[in-house]
Amino acid sequence: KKQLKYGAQYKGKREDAAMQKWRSNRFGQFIHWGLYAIPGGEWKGKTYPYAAEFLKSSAHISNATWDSLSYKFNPVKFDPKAWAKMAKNMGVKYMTITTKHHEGFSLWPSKYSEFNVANTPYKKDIIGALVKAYNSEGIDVNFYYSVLDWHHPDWRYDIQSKEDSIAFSRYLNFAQNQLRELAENYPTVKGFWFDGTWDKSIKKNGWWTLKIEKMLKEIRPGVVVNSRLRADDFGSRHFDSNGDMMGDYESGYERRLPSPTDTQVIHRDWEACMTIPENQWGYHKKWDISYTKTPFELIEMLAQTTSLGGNFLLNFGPQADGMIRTEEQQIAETIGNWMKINHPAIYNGGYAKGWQRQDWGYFTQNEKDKKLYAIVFNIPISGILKIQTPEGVSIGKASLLENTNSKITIKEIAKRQINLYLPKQSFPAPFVIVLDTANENKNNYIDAKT
Ligand SMILES: C[C@@H]1N[C@@H](c2nc3ccccc3[nH]2)[C@H](O)[C@@H]1O
Repeated sequence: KKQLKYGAQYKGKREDAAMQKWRSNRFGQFIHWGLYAIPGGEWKGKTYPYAAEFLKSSAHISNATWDSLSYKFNPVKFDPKAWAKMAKNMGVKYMTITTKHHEGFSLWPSKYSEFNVANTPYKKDIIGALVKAYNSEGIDVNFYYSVLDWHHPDWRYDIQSKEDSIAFSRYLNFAQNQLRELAENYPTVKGFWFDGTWDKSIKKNGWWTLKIEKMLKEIRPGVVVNSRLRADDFGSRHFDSNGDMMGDYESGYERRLPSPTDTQVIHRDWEACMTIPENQWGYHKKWDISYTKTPFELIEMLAQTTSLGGNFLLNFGPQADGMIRTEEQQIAETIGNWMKINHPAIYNGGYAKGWQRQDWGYFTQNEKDKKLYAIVFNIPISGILKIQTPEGVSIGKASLLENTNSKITIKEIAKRQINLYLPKQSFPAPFVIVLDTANENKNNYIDAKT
């Protein structure tokens, strides 16, 4: 074990109320909104297939030209209440908003940078309006903050000279000031989601990342900080040089999930963030320039994430005029209709210890009602769901969540092996079965000798 000054500050999961709330939320809405929404992946008549929030680099646009987009930022149709209503109906319990993405443009009237929403035709504080609207819908708000900053003259990718270190320490102070401002001015903020911390300049300044984590937790006790902020004494990120996770949850699952059998992740809090297109976080004018995931695919990701004790953060990229594109509205509505019936399998849901993952879907254990839920995506031709029960546990009753009078037949076929006979009906969408379990140590079975 190395002696670390800037490594993990604690081991195991935080069990305070704020973290338990963060964990129980399970389903969140990511929002990527900034100047990149104006060109929307197109520049001088050319469409770029890469992530729309990266257009500045894919189209080799100068800082001056890109920054002048701020004079065009005027989302006249922006209605934060409508966004919050849509999110509420979709069933998210939290939202994470880009306060400043790599482009360096701040969506709040920051005292520390002119390059912000106050100096645009729109003028108003977008972060403040979103926090108010989402909180009034009972949705927690977290702030995404990119440490990487293409606009700020003192940003450095690496520290290779005295000038670099002098400039970069100015940058680190600037970022610290902005983060303090966000934590102080928006007191209901529940978490900080750091991005853009992979460059050598940050890896060589792990001390700063711990300082930021401590500062935010001092200003806002209970606030939740992602592992992606953190680098230790030796530049190790997310996990310190002793292998201990830094920050409050592991945030390495970006556009990918752990495999359904990767039970390593259940030992810590973690979150997967996901785009609906293959790789577009900001608004791209051509929605179908890449594959866009269907609601059922997204619901399965939410179920798989919950079954492994993680949170699922689904991304939306609002248009420059402030409207959410219709394709995203429709997906939000479909997911919301599913959540209205099936949310008991998700909210407060987590890993169902000892319940073998099956091909037909996912188990989640609700830590509030202690019930076991089976979320079914693949119905076997036999119509029989095979279940392997943990030692000493049997299934008393099974019923469809959407119709608890629908008693489902179950039959024990061998030691710890159950057949669950699905009712003869169509299942047009993924569905949930509630399983009442009971402890039982009857054992009528003899193992084979081989
Ligand atoms: C959460 C996601 N992380 C950002 C990002 N920055 C990258 C730099 C290099 C390669 C991939 C990246 N994704 C994306 O723009 C989005 O904000």
